[in-house]
Amino acid sequence: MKVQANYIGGEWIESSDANDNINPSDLSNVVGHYSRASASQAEQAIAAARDAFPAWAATTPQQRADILDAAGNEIIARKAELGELLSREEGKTLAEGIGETMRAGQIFKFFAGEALRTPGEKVASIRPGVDVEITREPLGVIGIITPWNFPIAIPAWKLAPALAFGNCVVLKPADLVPGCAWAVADILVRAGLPAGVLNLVMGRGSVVGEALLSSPEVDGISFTGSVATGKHVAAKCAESLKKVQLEMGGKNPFVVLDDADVGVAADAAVNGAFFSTGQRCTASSRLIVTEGIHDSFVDTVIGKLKDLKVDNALDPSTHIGPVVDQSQLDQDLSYIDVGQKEGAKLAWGGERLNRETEGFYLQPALFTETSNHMRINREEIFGPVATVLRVKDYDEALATANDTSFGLSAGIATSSLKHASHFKRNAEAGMVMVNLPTAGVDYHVPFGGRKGSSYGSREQGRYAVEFYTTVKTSYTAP
Ligand SMILES: NC(=O)C1=CN([C@@H]2O[C@H](COP(=O)(O)OP(=O)(O)OC[C@H]3O[C@@H](n4cnc5c(N)ncnc54)[C@H](OP(=O)(O)O)[C@@H]3O)[C@@H](O)[C@H]2O)C=CC1
Ligand SMILES: O=C(O)CCC(=O)C(=O)O
Repeated sequence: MKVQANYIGGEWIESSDANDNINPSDLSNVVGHYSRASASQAEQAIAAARDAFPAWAATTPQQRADILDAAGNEIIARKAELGELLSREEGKTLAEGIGETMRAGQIFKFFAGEALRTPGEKVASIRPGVDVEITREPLGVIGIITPWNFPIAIPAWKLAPALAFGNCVVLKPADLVPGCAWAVADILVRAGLPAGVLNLVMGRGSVVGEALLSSPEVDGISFTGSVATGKHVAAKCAESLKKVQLEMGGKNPFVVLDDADVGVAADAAVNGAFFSTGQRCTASSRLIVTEGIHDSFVDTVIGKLKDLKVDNALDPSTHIGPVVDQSQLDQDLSYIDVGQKEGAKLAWGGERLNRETEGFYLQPALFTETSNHMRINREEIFGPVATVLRVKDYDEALATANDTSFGLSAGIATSSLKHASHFKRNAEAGMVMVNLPTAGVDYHVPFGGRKGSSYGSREQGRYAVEFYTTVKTSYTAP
């Protein structure tokens, strides 16, 4: 099988090392082989981006918009094929893979429009006869480090604004899922990006990621991944005064009040907690339920879990694909063990499953009778595992929801406008959902959180301009 190369300074360049991209639904199925860049190749990529920057920064918004729009069109046109690639390398279902691919295409098209709308301001001076203008300029060379759980959408929502606003990029996708990033790079290159503007360096975080963090030629790092790596990224960026943006974990609460429609609440909880195999930073991992509805909510959720088919991600009847790899599966199973040892009741699931193809299959697990100090309610598990917390009333639900070191997404199921409005104002989270799952967001509005979930300015939508540009204030006495 061909080894897919890295893209550095306008050339596809192989490395001496390559990974085996294995399908988590079928361990005998190799999705492809992808070069692993060395640290010196990462440095070449950074140098190429630096060299390309002045010319790319001087292109017109129309030139950049045309390339991004063409890339978005191709991604959308190939959504079935790329969605299948995504499902094969990451394990989310085919429908989820195609949906995520569509989202990536729409993101490129959205930022094609944003290139044309790069904002600026003219402000009255305090001095007579002086004009004051506030303009935005590209930041420079951006290092993009992405995780495995959204292999096409996350690279898209970092690449598209970076390129739209005139930056050059070095992209390092997660070593587990290089295939979608490779495909996006190939599409962008064929859409007309000049040499050096986009560089793809697949490989390990400890090698390629570190090279990006250490280089004085990188002006900014946009990172999504774990809290531990995110803190390391921020510390390294502080040393060299790089601009940094981090999106990290979540322990997202979904509050269910007595006045909720139990069917709506259970659907949102099952979707939010277990779809995409629970491997979303926005997953509803803590279901906080008031006493009056607790038992019927738990019964309804378990009824729905019984109907979910956990199987090969490519089987169209599958609802939940496999866990991404052995190490994530071990982490999920170890938390299921921890929860039981902490005294929580494993009300449903948690079993390792065997299917026709050998893969990392895990039955979604629901814990009840949990308390918020348990590790299963404090630490991000990142798998198909959710807990139920029984609370007395709305006030206790809100306090429990906010009692976490994370603050990404928070949801509430209620028919009360009063409680929904209060929750929207008082949930300590960057995103709040009413009668909707905590996961699954729109592509054209800001994405991000508070506390330990995010650091730096928001991603996505019009707010992405903040990270990918630097502000200049000009004074003119005509
Ligand atoms: N919030 C989110 O969206 C996500 C959260 N997670 C959480 O993180 C846990 C571990 O997953 P994992 O994939 O290991 O997450 P990491 O945070 O380790 O990985 C995220 C990205 O950072 C890279 N990276 C790792 N180490 C460094 C480094 N020293 N310098 C620069 N880049 C680095 C990784 O490279 P490499 O390819 O080598 O891994 C990957 O591209 C999960 O169980 C989950 O809890 C994971 C993914 C997404
Ligand atoms: O919930 C979503 O739509 C996005 C989630 C996400 O970005 C993540 O899990 O990293």
